[in-house]
Amino acid sequence: MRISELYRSGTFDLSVEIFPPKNESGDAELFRTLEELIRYQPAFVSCTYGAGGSTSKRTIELCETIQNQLHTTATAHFTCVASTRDQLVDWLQSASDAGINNIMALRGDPPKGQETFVPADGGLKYANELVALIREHFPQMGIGVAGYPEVHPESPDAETDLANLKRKVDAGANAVYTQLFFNNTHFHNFRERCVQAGITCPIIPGIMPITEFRRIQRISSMCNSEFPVELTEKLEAVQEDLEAQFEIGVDFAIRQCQELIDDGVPGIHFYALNRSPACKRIFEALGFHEA
Ligand SMILES: NC(=O)C1=CN([C@@H]2O[C@H](COP(=O)(O)OP(=O)(O)OC[C@H]3O[C@@H](n4cnc5c(N)ncnc54)[C@H](O)[C@@H]3O)[C@@H](O)[C@H]2O)C=CC1
Ligand SMILES: Nc1nc(=O)c2c([nH]1)NC[C@@H]1CN(c3ccc(C(=O)N[C@@H](CCC(=O)O)C(=O)O)cc3)CN21
Repeated sequence: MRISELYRSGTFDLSVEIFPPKNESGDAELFRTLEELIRYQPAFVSCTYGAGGSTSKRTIELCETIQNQLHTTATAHFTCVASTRDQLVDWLQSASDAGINNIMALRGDPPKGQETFVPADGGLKYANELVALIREHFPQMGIGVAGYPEVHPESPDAETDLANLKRKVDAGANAVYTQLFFNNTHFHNFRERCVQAGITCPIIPGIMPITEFRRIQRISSMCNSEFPVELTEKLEAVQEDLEAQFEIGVDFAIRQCQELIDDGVPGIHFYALNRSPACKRIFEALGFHEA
């Protein structure tokens, strides 16, 4: 299945995002998670790409395993970080040779310790250039790109950011996956502004269940997403009780997702980050059941 074929009217497509583990115990946790979550028949599982291309090979290998052993469509994340145009084309070729038909095309975060993104010599500066490169060499590839309901942190303003999103879609992206958010009003306004700007492809909300108080800081600094005071306070009140935090986080995510579904979104992309219990609970509560 390609991203270009998903989100037709009358269908609802779940997708799940994972990352390449750093060690063997991480591998074990990931495969337990995948086994649990693919029972819900996600349209695809996407696998992230490490800074500096450190995990580009791992990303392809994991996508191959997901497709060949777990019989689930995989989407490989792919960034411009530290790669020349030729290296990007080589990498895309190996992904294509491995049977991968979907790419999440991103510029990428600046490597750890760097404040700003510096393109490689002979490399690409923005994700729209990567989308164009993919379309030029692999016209059949399904392509997803990132969108920012609360505006990308490096963008001077919302209009500029939206114009840049439009460049990515005009270059050939098939769907937009949003940065994670907790306040649906941001998504609602973003979707409206996209339509006004002439962005007509599906816009899929990206949701991350926050089930631990200690993760809030890290996630908000990475993503710049508004974190509801109400949720922070509830989690903080039970800081010593991991189980209670889990219940609060799951409950919040269920309500957030249900509201999005009621609002007619054609799918939801879950930042599962190699863990299944929260997603499993959320899927069941939303009425998605194991096959
Ligand atoms: N699921 C994931 O792995 C996700 C990763 N990210 C990360 O977020 C970061 C940004 O990546 P993308 O959104 O793909 O980057 P992007 O290239 O679309 O945008 C990056 C910044 O440059 C600006 N910009 C974009 N195109 C431009 C152009 N042609 N001219 C001038 N300015 C332009 C944008 O407004 C934005 O501020 C990356 O670090 C990406 O890895 C974000 C969301 C999801
Ligand atoms: N700017 C940005 N870069 C990204 O890579 C990114 C986003 N935004 N937004 C959407 C998702 C969310 N991503 C995330 C979010 C959190 C962790 C994280 O906390 N990682 C921990 C390990 C997590 C764990 O073991 O559960 C880490 O230490 O790397 C990683 C990727 C990747 N994506």
